[in-house]
Amino acid sequence: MKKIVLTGGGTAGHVTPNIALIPALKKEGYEIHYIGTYDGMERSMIESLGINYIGISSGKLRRYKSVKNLTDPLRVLKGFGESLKILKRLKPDVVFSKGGFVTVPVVFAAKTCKIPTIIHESDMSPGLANKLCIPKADYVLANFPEALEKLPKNKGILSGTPIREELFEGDREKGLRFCGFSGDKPVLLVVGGSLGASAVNEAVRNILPKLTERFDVVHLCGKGKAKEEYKDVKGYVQFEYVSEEMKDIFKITDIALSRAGANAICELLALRIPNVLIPLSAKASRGDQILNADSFKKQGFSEVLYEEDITEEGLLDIILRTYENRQEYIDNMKNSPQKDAINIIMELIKKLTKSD
Ligand SMILES: CC(=O)N[C@H]1[C@@H](OP(=O)(O)OP(=O)(O)OC[C@H]2O[C@@H](n3ccc(=O)[nH]c3=O)[C@H](O)[C@@H]2O)O[C@H](CO)[C@@H](O)[C@@H]1O
Repeated sequence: MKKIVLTGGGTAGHVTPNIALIPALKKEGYEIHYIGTYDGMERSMIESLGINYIGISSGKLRRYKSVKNLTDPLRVLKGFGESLKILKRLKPDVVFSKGGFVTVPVVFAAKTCKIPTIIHESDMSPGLANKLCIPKADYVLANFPEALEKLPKNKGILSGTPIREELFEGDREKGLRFCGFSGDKPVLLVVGGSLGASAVNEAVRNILPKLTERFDVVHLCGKGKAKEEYKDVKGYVQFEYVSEEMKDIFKITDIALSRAGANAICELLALRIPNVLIPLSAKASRGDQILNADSFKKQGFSEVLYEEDITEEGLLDIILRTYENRQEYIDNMKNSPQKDAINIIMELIKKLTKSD
């Protein structure tokens, strides 16, 4: 039987593209296994789909100083040993890696076992985990043309990003019911990335009375970031993280205020939702969200507000302006050429599959 191992984790952005591939893999008759960390957020996301999940030990790859930098290499080594054992037992035809630090031992073990490996990079430049994995991979898929330029010529393929099909099948009534909204006001979705974003959360909560005059506001605020004092604010609802309800929330969204994670913005584009992006600052990252956001603004899909420039009036103004001009953004998004990522990736997976 055809077999594939998927891997990726740490944040939802390293898991949802894998999830997007699962229906197509099932349709083609693949037996699917997933390797993630023992206790990362990928575990429940994958187990809830009934996919065989195997946890391994993993260490974070940090660019900054921490005492854990001394113990984490040992965990990565342990993860490598565990991955070797798992791959030797499962003997998959292909390993597909979506990035995140857990994937490093898996991809290295796949190379040792001579199992063909594909990795996918969502951002403009490869993350640290993917950087380490590129020499071991057979193919590297890119979401952005800009990333392709930085990849070895014989390995890089422009695929775009796989988006979960279910996101296109949201139900308005269910979305309104879930949020407790009447449907009379336009809906503003605030989403701070899969882990939440304190800067975005605070800025929005500071102008809530003004926002709720115009919009019903649904706020995906990140784990541990819901605040009791906002529980009863009329026209405002907060969720720390939503899973299957995401599609219904997108369905009722008239405008989004979002971090500029690669998957989030590709979903907004595919669903043609006008948006204002607040990219994660270069101080807290390698700056890819800024590049993502600038590129989307240049193409007329988004407005951008940099974290350092947030003021109460400025934030309200850019949200209102973008909402007033929403049709312009929707038209630009409709005219954007989009890659059929799921099919491109499936063709490559099938090419690398030997057994049947
Ligand atoms: C802090 C950080 O390192 N961020 C990175 C991370 O972002 P992050 O993990 O936030 O990823 P994205 O914004 O790309 O994707 C978030 C995903 O989670 C889903 N979602 C979100 C909230 C929720 O309640 N429910 C839900 O299902 C979204 O629909 C989307 O599919 O990976 C991205 C892709 O490599 C990068 O571009 C980001 O820079």
